[in-house]
Amino acid sequence: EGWLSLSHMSADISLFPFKDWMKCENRAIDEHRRELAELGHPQGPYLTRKAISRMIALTRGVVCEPEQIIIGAGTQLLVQQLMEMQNKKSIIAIEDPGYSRLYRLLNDMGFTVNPIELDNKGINIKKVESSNANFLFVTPSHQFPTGKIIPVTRRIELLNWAAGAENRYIIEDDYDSEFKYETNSIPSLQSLDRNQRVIYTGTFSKTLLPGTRISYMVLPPDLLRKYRKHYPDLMQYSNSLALFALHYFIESGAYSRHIKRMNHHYEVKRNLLIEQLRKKFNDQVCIENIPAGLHFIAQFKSVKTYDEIEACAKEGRLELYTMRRFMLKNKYKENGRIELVIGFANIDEGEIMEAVERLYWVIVF
Ligand SMILES: Cc1ncc(COP(=O)(O)O)c(/C=N/[C@@H](CCC(=O)O)COc2ccccc2)c1O
Repeated sequence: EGWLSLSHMSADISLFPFKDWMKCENRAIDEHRRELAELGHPQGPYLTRKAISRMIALTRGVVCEPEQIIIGAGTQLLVQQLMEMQNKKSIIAIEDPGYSRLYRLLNDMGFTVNPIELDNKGINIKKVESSNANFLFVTPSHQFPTGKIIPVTRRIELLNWAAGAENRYIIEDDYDSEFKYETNSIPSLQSLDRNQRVIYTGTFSKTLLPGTRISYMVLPPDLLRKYRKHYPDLMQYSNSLALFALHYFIESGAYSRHIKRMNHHYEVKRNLLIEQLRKKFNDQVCIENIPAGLHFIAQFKSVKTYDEIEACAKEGRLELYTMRRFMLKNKYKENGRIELVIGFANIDEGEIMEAVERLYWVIVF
């Protein structure tokens, strides 16, 4: 029979309001024909940046003007533009386990990148200090991939670190912040920053259609001046029709209605999957129940190596990622336990039982 997927790398678009979206695209064509004929503002249409700045002020406490927002076709591309204009001798600290694509991008750009381990409150601030980094990349609202939510105490420590010397910045990647199932999300790091040292990035990859590739970055004023000087001719990398449509989609309330609907939809699948895993694996599985995001980490007792697990998953036609994908420097420990990143966006409720059966076969046999 066919493949089943516990991948974290997808969004469930079965409930996407395509009719609403089409209406917004039609409005964009009717009301912005002239702008569609031009190249447009390098940071993206002002109207869309205004809608985003009002939205993240409401939902994440982010304080910014539309002028500070740069829209781009993906977080990586925005980070690349940001780091391109920095001193090549800059030292970067990044969470480990963490976002391996970003780790590779920053290494390929020639920076010294120091993977920093996590403690129970998120990135280990002592290790950040001793790494001599001046750029710190964190995912505070839902650490990627462990899901840890950095408490306010540790957020203050991070901000004090950033304020502790010249040319220190924190890049707050607020990925996945829209999906919170019990707690409502802690305000952003950027909302607590009084020294203009936090660069905030967000993306619509998981809340709209992943293919639209619309992400954004909020620069503090001094970095915005530097950006505009460094990139006098840069043209935006997103498509204006989608960006004008997005403006209407947000302003009409369709976006926030969609997020609410998806939160409920995902919470049902998440609870069912956790319940089935616990029923099937009993004390063979340990799930740290952090009620957020579109995946969770599950730790399994298993004599198998990560290689064997990954090979068995393929054989069992189960798309599955292990924690190994995100371990940047630390050798993954094989002390009789393996950790899996269990995504639930790509599986239907009716397939969950079968997926858990296949997973049991992968882990145990
Ligand atoms: C930490 C973090 N920050 C930002 C992003 C988003 O980047 P952007 O789409 O360029 O804005 C990702 C995407 N991470 C991706 C892969 C993670 C991995 O490699 O294992 C998963 O991305 C998607 C998931 C669902 C639907 C669509 C995309 C990120 O893991």
